[in-house]
Amino acid sequence: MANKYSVILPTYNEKRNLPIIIYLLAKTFKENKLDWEVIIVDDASPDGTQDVAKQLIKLYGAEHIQLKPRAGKLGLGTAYVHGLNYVTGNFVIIMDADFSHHPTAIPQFIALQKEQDFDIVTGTRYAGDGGVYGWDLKRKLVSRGANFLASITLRPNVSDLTGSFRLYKKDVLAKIISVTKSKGYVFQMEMMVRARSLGFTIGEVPISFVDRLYGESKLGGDEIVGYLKGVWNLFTSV
Ligand SMILES: Nc1nc2c(ncn2[C@@H]2O[C@H](COP(=O)(O)OP(=O)(O)O[C@H]3O[C@H](CO)[C@@H](O)[C@H](O)[C@@H]3O)[C@@H](O)[C@H]2O)c(=O)[nH]1
Ligand SMILES: [Mg+2]
Repeated sequence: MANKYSVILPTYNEKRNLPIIIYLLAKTFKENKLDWEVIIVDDASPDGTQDVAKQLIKLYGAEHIQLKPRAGKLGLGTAYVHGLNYVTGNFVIIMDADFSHHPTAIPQFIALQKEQDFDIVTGTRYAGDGGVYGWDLKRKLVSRGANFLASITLRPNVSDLTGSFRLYKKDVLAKIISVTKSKGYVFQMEMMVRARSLGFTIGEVPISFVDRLYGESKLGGDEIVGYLKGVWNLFTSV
C-alpha cells in the first residue's frame, strides 16, 4: 500500500493563518508527490475560522480537506484524539496552524522516518540547529523549564518534549493516545513519555519555531499548572 499522510490541524481563531498554511501544505505534498489530507479540528472559533475552512474544502476538494469541528474550546490534547477518528492515512502529522511549524520540515520528517523505520519523528527546538524565535524571556523560560523538569524526572530521552510538530505511524499514535490521560498542552509531553515506556522508536529533526504573526497564543497560567500536575502524575505512576 502506498503511504498516505494525514495532517491533524487544531485551530482556534486561526482565520487569517488557515488559508496560507493549507496552501503551503498542499504545495509541499504535491512537490514531493505524496498522498495527503488535512483534518481541521476547530473548536467553535468565534472569528469565523470554520467559514474559511469550508471555502478551502471547495478549493482543494473534500478528498484533501476535512473539517471536523467541536462545539466549544475543549483543549489541544482532545483535539488530536478527535481528529484521529477521521484519519484515512497510515501516517499522521500533528502541527500548529500558525506557521510556528513550517510545512517545509515535513519532507525531512518523512525521509528520517523511512531511513530507520521510526515509529515517531519529532521536531526539536532544543537539539542541533533547532531554535525558537520571537518569544520573550518569560515564555522561553517556561518552555525550557517545562522540558528540563520532565526530562530529569521522567527521563524519556527526547530533547523537545513539549513541542507538537511530529510524525507518527497511525497505529502507534492510536496506541499512545489510548493510554494518555492529559487534556491540554501537557499532552505532548505525556505522549513522549508513554511512547518510550511502550518501547516505540523516536527520531528527531531540528526545527526553527517562529512565534505566530497573527493572533495570540492560547497558553495561559492554567496550562502551566496543568503541566506541573501532569509531570507529577507521571512521576508517581510510570
Ligand atoms: N481545536 C483547538 N485548537 C487549539 C486549542 N488551543 C490551541 N489550539 C490550536 O493549537 C495550535 C497551537 O496553539 P498556540 O496557542 O499557537 O500555541 P503556542 O502557545 O504557540 O504553543 C506551541 O508551543 C507549545 C509549547 O512548546 C506547544 O505545546 C504547543 O503545541 C504549540 O506548539 C494553534 O493552531 C491553535 O489554533 C483548543 O483548545 N482547541
Ligand atoms: Mg503558536
